[in-house]
Amino acid sequence: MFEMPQKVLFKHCDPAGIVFYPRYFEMMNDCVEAWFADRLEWPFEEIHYSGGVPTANIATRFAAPSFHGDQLTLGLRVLKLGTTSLTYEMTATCDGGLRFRTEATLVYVNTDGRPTPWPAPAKTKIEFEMKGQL
Ligand SMILES: CC(C)(COP(=O)(O)OP(=O)(O)OC[C@H]1O[C@@H](n2cnc3c(N)ncnc32)[C@H](O)[C@@H]1OP(=O)(O)O)[C@@H](O)C(=O)NCCC(=O)NCCSC(=O)c1cc(O)c2ccccc2c1O
Repeated sequence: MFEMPQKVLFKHCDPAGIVFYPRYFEMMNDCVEAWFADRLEWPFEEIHYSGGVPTANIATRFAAPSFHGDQLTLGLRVLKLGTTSLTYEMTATCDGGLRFRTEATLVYVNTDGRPTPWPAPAKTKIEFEMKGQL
């Protein structure tokens, strides 16, 4: 599993002092961006020369609120690699307690926005990652 620490900052919180859910979606995207850069060595700024990886589907369970100052750990695990798509699970935990679990599917698209097979180097690295070899 790929892990990313994320402290809950003032900018993430609503007037009730808990994380406002759109900020969670930004944290999720930050974790996906870090995973592409660190594990696949294919950062978004390079992906965008040839296309992009928009999210086709996402479902999230918010299990417990997070508060300003909480030290979250976001964990990403690939569940399924398709021809053009990738489905991952992501969790956020704090002191062992679950804050959210999400399952999302990204699709690799070309510059016209159409689904395109994953390039071979990325596919190989994702397959290694799924076997726990990266
Ligand atoms: C995403 C689409 C381009 C898919 O096109 P289409 O619907 O025509 O897909 P196909 O039927 O050809 O299937 C291709 C492939 O996708 C899988 N799939 C499609 N729909 C789903 C679904 N609902 N759930 C799960 N899987 C799905 C399908 O099984 C096929 O898989 P294979 O592996 O077998 O090939 C099109 O739908 C589209 O453009 N949707 C809108 C996307 C969007 O606007 N998303 C929200 C905002 S954008 C966004 O979130 C985002 C944008 C970026 O530029 C990013 C860049 C970098 C990182 C993240 C980004 C990001 O999150």
